[in-house]
Amino acid sequence: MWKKNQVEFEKPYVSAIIPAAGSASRMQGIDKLFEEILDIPVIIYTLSAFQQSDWIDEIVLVVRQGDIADMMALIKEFELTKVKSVLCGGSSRQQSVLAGLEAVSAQAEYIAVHDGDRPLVTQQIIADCVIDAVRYQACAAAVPVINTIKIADEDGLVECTPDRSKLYMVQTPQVFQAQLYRDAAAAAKDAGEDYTDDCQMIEKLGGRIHLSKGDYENIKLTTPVDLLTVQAIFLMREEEQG
Ligand SMILES: Nc1ccn([C@@H]2O[C@H](COP(=O)(O)OP(=O)(O)OP(=O)(O)O)[C@@H](O)[C@H]2O)c(=O)n1
Ligand SMILES: C[C@](O)(CO)[C@H](O)COP(=O)(O)O
Repeated sequence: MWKKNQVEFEKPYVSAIIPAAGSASRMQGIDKLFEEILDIPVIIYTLSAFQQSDWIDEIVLVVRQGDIADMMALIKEFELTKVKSVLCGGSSRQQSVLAGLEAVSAQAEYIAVHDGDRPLVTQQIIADCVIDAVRYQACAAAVPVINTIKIADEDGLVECTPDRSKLYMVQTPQVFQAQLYRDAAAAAKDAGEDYTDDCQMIEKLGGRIHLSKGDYENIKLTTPVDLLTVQAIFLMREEEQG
């Protein structure tokens, strides 16, 4: 039995889909998932976080066709025994995730989706997101927006400034009750919808998403400056651990 806030429940079977099949086009030539930090490739940090988590039972990794052999070699080298499938992604993040969904075990009760290029995810965030998914059926890690956000037209003229107190930067993991996710994914596929995150497939069906506590350090490696930030955080954590 597992307990949070004095609520006991059976730990569910959780499958993690790790989309890592993107082209890193905003990284100006850096192959971000294989970029090494302290001699370890970025993708290994991400996979290791899920390998280490008691809340995760299996991992489905989705990669570029040309990366399959290298990824398989890394999985063996780093003994990532929870990785049950390594398969090819699609032309969008959603298509890659849905390709991974095909390989998720039928016994999976919850499905966690986490970007392969978010290597700083913590055990606490993974645990909190799974527990919140059990409670709310759908959740995503998020942090409050810290800049003022404006909506502008195609000429760059501001149309409005949303109330910042209601704005969040959504991260991953995004975790869902498995059948809910499967139904939403099928509906999105049928409708030809392609969303930038997984939650929107559930929102489209009227489902509510709970925002779980993320972390400003749970950075998505998108542009070269993100790599410098992630490297600095890893070095800081290394020093803290002594
Ligand atoms: N067709 C795609 C596109 C993205 N991803 C993955 O989804 C995560 C988030 O995507 P993003 O940060 O946008 O990575 P890229 O798509 O590689 O970057 P860009 O958009 O700059 O090309 C990454 O781990 C990426 O590898 C994927 O599996 N398949
Ligand atoms: C899923 C995501 O990380 C949530 O913030 C984000 O939407 C991915 O966007 P990207 O353009 O595929 O990096």
